[in-house]
Parts: sequence; structure tokens; C-alpha cells
Amino acid sequence: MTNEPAIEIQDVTKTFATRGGTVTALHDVSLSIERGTIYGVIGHSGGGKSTLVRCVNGLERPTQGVVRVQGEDIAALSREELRLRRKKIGMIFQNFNLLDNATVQKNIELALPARKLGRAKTSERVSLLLEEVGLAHRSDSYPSQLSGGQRQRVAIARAMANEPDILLCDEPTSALDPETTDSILELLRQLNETHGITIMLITHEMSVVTRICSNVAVVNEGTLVERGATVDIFKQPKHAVTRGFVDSFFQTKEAAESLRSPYVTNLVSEGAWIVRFLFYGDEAYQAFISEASQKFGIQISIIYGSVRMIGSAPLGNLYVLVRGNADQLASLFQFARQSQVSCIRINQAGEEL
Ligand SMILES: Nc1ncnc2c1ncn2[C@@H]1O[C@H](COP(=O)(O)OP(=O)(O)OP(=O)(O)O)[C@@H](O)[C@H]1O
Repeated sequence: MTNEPAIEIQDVTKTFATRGGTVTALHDVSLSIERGTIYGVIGHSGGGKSTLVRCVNGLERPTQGVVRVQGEDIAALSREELRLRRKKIGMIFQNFNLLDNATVQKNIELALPARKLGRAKTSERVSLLLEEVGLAHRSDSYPSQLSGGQRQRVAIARAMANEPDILLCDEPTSALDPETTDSILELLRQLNETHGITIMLITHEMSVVTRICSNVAVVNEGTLVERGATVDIFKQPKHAVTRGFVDSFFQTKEAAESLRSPYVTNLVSEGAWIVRFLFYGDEAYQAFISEASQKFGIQISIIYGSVRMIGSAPLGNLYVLVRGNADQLASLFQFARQSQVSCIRINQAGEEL
């Protein structure tokens, strides 16, 4: 039992009958989320992410397939069993879903079995939860008196009220500025570490995934197109949609401008190749470029480079111009493969050739 995944989604299809016909929100989706991990699910709007989460917490029933949470088939539970199961599945949303006319204290209390716990114990539990999310001093405030980040903290405290084993996060930072986003993601990471809670995090931003998710699944038009360790997905995205997400993470305005500069245009017209390297972890510090240049007698000039963190390890993204003959270039690509450096040829628009 304990070795079972926290969440197991098996061949799940979900269709909705609408006036305009049948909508397939999920098509044959399978995904296994190990206990204690933070798993990202990324996709564009309408891709089926929310439907997937709703199948996990039993708000929707799969049309086909099975969803197991801690080994239990969610669709097979009775109404009462599902109610109890849901208590162990915390949930937070983009728009916080707090009660505006209730204080912070009350918003959290409502998630607790206050009658069973008694007044003193309930109050003590709320205090502990608020302390954990850094809002001990705001118990008497109303949501309208709090910032977006603080409201999400209250929602997180409420979601953690019944010591859930799973926390489902549906776009939890989409309404927040980058700095607040970082602090909320850091809080989620801490909760994962302290409580060992499994987190399934829905997002449309790769920067959220890279910040805290060890694994990621890419959902597109109802289909799961790719999944794996975040690092592997970054180093070698296979599906076009995944590549789009990875590129949007790396391709800053500066990178695009550098690629289109007259200097690059001239050299490309003279036969130079634009090559993109991705270096991860220790490789980022290896003298790969100078070694390759000396080894194969090729000229490599840097167009643009950046280093971003994936978890706690650096991922370097480098665009270079390479001048050499076909054999020398083939040797460079082979050397990159041997050195575990991802290497692709691109055009001035940043597209793979
Ligand atoms: N109750 C419903 N009835 C009919 N169609 C639905 C229903 N729920 C979802 N859909 C459709 O299923 C598809 C997937 O929707 P879903 O909300 O799961 O996507 P999403 O990836 O979460 O998108 P967003 O990021 O915009 O919320 C969409 O085409 C949507 O219109």
C-alpha cells in the first residue's frame, strides 16, 4: 500500500456533452505521481488541466479509465467515503476562493471539524496553521484587507487544515506578481519538505515548474504529450508544445534581438551556422566551447547566453555562431553528444533546422 503512487491516473478520458456536441477534455491520459513529490502539469488554456485535477478530487468522474488516490479508486467511493477522502486532499486556486465576509480565522475554521474539536482546540489549530504560512498576526483581518499573496497564504492554511496527504494547486500563482509568486512557491516547497505532502501543481508557466517541480507532465488539447523529470524535459524536449514552453522560458527579448542582429545576418549569409547549446549542472562550467574549438579547428563566437536555475542546479542556454566545414561541424555535434551537452542547429528566428 505504502509503495503505491499518491495519485495514479490510468487511461482517463473525460468527455462533456454540450449543445454544440461532445467535448473531449481529456483523451486517454495516464500519469503516476509518486508520494512526496511536487509534480507540475503544464499546458495552454483549454488543454484539460483543470478537468484532470477535478477528476483527482472526485468533482468529475472520468468517462473512461481510473483515478486512484493513495490506492483508492475515487469513482468507486460512496458519497460519504468521498467526503472523507476529500478532507485529505487540499486544494488551492488562482482566485483563492475565500469567503469575503468572514475573517481569516473564520475562513480556516470552516474547514475544520469545529464541533468535534471544541473551541479551544480549533483556535489552537488555526493559530498553528496561520503561523506556518506566516500570517499569525492577521487572524482578524478580512480577505479584502489582504494582498493577493496573503490571501493565497490563507487559502493554503485552509487547504492544510485537515493535514491532507495531497495538495492540488490549480494555477496558484497566476494572479500574483513575480516576487509574490516566488514566495508562495517557496512556501509550497517548505510544506512539501516539512509534511512530505504530495503536490500536484497546474500551471501554464515553465518558470513555476522550474522553481519547485521535480517532474512535469505536458498536456495539450486533452492529451498528455510528454512527461518526465523537469531537467530531462528541459534538456531534451521532444514534443513541439513542450519545446514551445521551454523556448518561452529561455527566449528572452534580448536573445531574439541578438539572433536577428546584422552581425549574425552577415555571418549566416557567409555560411556560418547558428547553434544552440544547453548545459546542465556541472557541464555548465565545463570548458566545452574552447575545447571544441581547439579540437576541431572551428571558430565559435557567442551570440547570446544565459544561465537559469532548474531547482538548485544551473542550466546554461547558449547561442553561438560556428564557422567550419561540414566534417568539422559533424564532429562538433558528436562531441556535444558525448559530453552530454544538448546541441541543435537553429535559424535566426530561433527555430530548429
Ligand atoms: N463542465 C464542462 N462542460 C463542457 N465543457 C467543459 C466542461 N469543463 C471543461 N470543458 C471543456 O474541456 C476543455 C478543457 O477544459 P479545462 O478547463 O480542463 O482546461 P484548462 O487546461 O484547465 O484550461 P484553463 O487554463 O483555461 O482553465 C475545454 O475545451 C473546456 O471548454
